[in-house]
Amino acid sequence: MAAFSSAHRRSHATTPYSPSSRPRLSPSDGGHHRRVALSSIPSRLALRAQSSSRLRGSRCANAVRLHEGAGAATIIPVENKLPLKKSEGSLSLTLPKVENINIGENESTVSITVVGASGDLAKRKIFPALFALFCEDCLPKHFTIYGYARSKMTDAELRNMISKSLTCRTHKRENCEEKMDQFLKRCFYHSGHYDCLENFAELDKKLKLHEGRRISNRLFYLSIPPNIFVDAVRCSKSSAALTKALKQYLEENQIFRIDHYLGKELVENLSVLRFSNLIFEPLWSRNYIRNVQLIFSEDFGTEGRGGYGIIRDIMQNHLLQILALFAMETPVSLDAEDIRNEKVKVLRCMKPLHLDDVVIGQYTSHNDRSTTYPAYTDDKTVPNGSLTPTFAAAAIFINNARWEGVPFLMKAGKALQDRRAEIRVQFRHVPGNLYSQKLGTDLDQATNELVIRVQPDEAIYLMINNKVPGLEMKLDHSNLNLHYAARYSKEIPDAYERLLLDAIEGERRLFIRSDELDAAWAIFTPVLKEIDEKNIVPESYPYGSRGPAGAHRLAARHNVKWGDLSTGQ
Ligand SMILES: NC(=O)C1=CN([C@@H]2O[C@H](COP(=O)(O)OP(=O)(O)OC[C@H]3O[C@@H](n4cnc5c(N)ncnc54)[C@H](OP(=O)(O)O)[C@@H]3O)[C@@H](O)[C@H]2O)C=CC1
Ligand SMILES: O=C1O[C@H](COP(=O)(O)O)[C@@H](O)[C@H](O)[C@H]1O
Repeated sequence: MAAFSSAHRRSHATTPYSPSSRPRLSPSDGGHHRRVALSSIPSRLALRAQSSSRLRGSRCANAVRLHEGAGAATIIPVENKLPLKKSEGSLSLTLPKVENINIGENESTVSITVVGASGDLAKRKIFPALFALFCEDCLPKHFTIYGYARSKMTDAELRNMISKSLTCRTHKRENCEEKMDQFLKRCFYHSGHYDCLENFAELDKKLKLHEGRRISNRLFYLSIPPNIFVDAVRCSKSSAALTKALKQYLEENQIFRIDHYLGKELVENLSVLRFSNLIFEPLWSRNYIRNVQLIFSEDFGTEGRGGYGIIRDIMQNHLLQILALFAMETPVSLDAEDIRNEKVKVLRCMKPLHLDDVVIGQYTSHNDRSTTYPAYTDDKTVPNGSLTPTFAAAAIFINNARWEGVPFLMKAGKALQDRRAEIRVQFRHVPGNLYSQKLGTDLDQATNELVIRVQPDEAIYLMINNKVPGLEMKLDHSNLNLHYAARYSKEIPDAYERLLLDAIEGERRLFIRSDELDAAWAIFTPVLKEIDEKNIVPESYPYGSRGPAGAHRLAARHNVKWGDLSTGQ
């Protein structure tokens, strides 16, 4: 989860945060706007507050221009719902030595604080994404990055920790070491509790020292478990509770809810494919599409991250977001509000899921010659006899004129045969097909299928029927393939890079609005409740397999064959 705060000018003139001067972040607050962001599941929250004029800029080569930070600056404590404790220690600080403190008043700066910096997401994704933005000149000239967490760490230890996960873009290999050094010098660490006002006040002082007299903008990336944000976030109501809690302090337009799948290249490309190619949009309905499949699989287990289970972890957020983009009507424009209006509409047309629409599974251990792969319940973080699903398949229906009767099948699983995320669109059979005899009896074999492979090895391909060259009339199935690695030499940016940059620039198109989130939970809450209340036992499947047989039965009930299994592609 990430949080952004911006908009303070001349930080020495600002008011430190205190319960009595608690920031009510509203457009009228000190004459500036601030924004905050939340993730699609409560576990990913991005808070952003920024200056009255939106941060503008094109991508990238130092194009991010930050201007007009105005009014008082306040650090947004990430735990602003919980009572703030007085820290026990004294407030004495060793402030970092910062050069060039006397800077022109018109210069801007951005301070990014990664809250939960000692954690897995911060190490693996957030710091590397920030480094990639730095290498692409997407960060402003003046910026500072702070890691914040309870663990005790020096700046040097933080730098050492993150340096292990930084990588250079293949086309920017030269000067990589130098770039890493420059980047790491801008990274600092402050240890503190998530609910302690004084610890945040200490951080505020350090940030101000770096910001000097520049116009400053602040981003807090809340890369911590959701239960640190509000008291009750573990049940299905948690999302609403989280939104309610945050709205005590922040306006909706200050909230950026992150779902990193929306930052993936091919998910961004979905709308381009649909709305900029005449050949697709006319086919995009129940008239031509037989079913749509959204498939996520990972070839590794939960590895200490048992947590919420696959429905909340992958389906209710990542796959549903993709589905909303896939199925929405044409937005009025590409503006964030227009796109999000359409997403909300289509989500609200989806029928809430019940047990009948869903199959759940859990992986068991598997011996493969010399290797033993563990069961989900072998994980030390998992309670004995846990019924948490690590696999789920679901059939969703959209009750509107465009999609009535079309099954949208989702499946998601951990510890499966391979790692992939893809959208498969299976078209209807050709009526009165002249070539039906040549195509054989299994018309599914000859169905046109559009595959959008989100990862790995990004591609968009369309399966068509064609004649085998030669004198005889023999038909074949082939792919028209846009294979990204072959078409573009440029490396595809990580989703977090795009989203961080959007957050820095104040672009909300890829973030989730609260009504979208409500609509998304309304689809999954009934079935999540039923699974919990009825203690539904997940079907077992061996680690490394294709998942439980129930997924095939579910698909068969809707006359569907999973495309990833039937074609092997
Ligand atoms: N890891 C991933 O790939 C992904 C994670 N996410 C979400 O991002 C967030 C961060 O994920 P991740 O980095 O894996 O999380 P971690 O469990 O690694 O937690 C991050 C940090 O938060 C602090 N922390 C952990 N548990 C507690 C607790 N109970 N009370 C107080 N502090 C705690 C720890 O820092 P310290 O003890 O130093 O304070 C820890 O290093 C989560 O909400 C997760 O669901 C989303 C997408 C992918
Ligand atoms: O949000 C999550 O996503 C990751 C998968 O993300 P990817 O970008 O590597 O595909 C998943 O492993 C994790 O369980 C989930 O919380």
